[in-house]
Amino acid sequence: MAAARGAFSLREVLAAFQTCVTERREVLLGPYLCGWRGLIRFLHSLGAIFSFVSKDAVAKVQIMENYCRGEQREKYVSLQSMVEYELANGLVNAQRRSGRPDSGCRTVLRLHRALCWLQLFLEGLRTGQEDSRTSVICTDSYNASLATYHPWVIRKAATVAFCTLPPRNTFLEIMNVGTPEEAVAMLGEALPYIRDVYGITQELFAQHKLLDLP
Ligand SMILES: CCCCCCCC/C=C\CCCCCCCC(=O)N[C@@H](COP(=O)(O)O)[C@H](O)/C=C/CCCCCCCCCCCCC
Repeated sequence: MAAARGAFSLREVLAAFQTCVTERREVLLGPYLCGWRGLIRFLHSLGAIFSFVSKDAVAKVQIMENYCRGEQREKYVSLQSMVEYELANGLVNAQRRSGRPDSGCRTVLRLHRALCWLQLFLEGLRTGQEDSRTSVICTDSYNASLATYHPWVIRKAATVAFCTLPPRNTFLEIMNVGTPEEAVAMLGEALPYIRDVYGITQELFAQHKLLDLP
């Protein structure tokens, strides 16, 4: 059953990442962006202190949704078709601020790096002790992934925002899955799918030398 409009559903996020990968190991952009929309919905529930994060995530998802609905939409069905199309047509701007719109490749790369943070964070939540602090799990996951790509001011703002996160068990409860134990079980189910999407994307971007796009 679909979640009420606006409400977060981990089950739907899980289903989105689960349906992302085709039998030919392609990553479909439709469900990929659906998964992100679901995660952003959860971020909104964490309060205004995270609005600088959600604004950036929404902007990036929006760029991709525009490509997926645009004139070249058939080229934006999967990550693989997008990479092939943008590279073949010189659309992957090596220099940012070249006056060209952000390419799909550089935009997905930002989301892909955030997916690395998400994996670490969810794994930390899943395996953490009952009394572990979400803020510590989140900070450690961030420092081991996304922080490398962010300037000092963003790192500082992120670290301050993380301090407002509720304790682990409360956090698991607000995920709206049931008891903390049920939430942990669902994280265990969701993580392999997220890892799979991450792994395929990483390999694709590495193969085409797209992992450092400015
Ligand atoms: C299953 C439920 C539990 C977990 C729910 C987590 C929900 C997370 C939702 C979204 C994650 C945030 C995605 C952030 C994308 C950031 C992309 C990025 O790196 N952008 C920077 C570079 O962009 P360009 O300038 O090159 O275009 C940009 O500078 C960043 C700006 C905003 C700050 C990003 C801070 C990221 C912190 C990530 C942790 C979110 C905290 C969630 C707390 C649970």
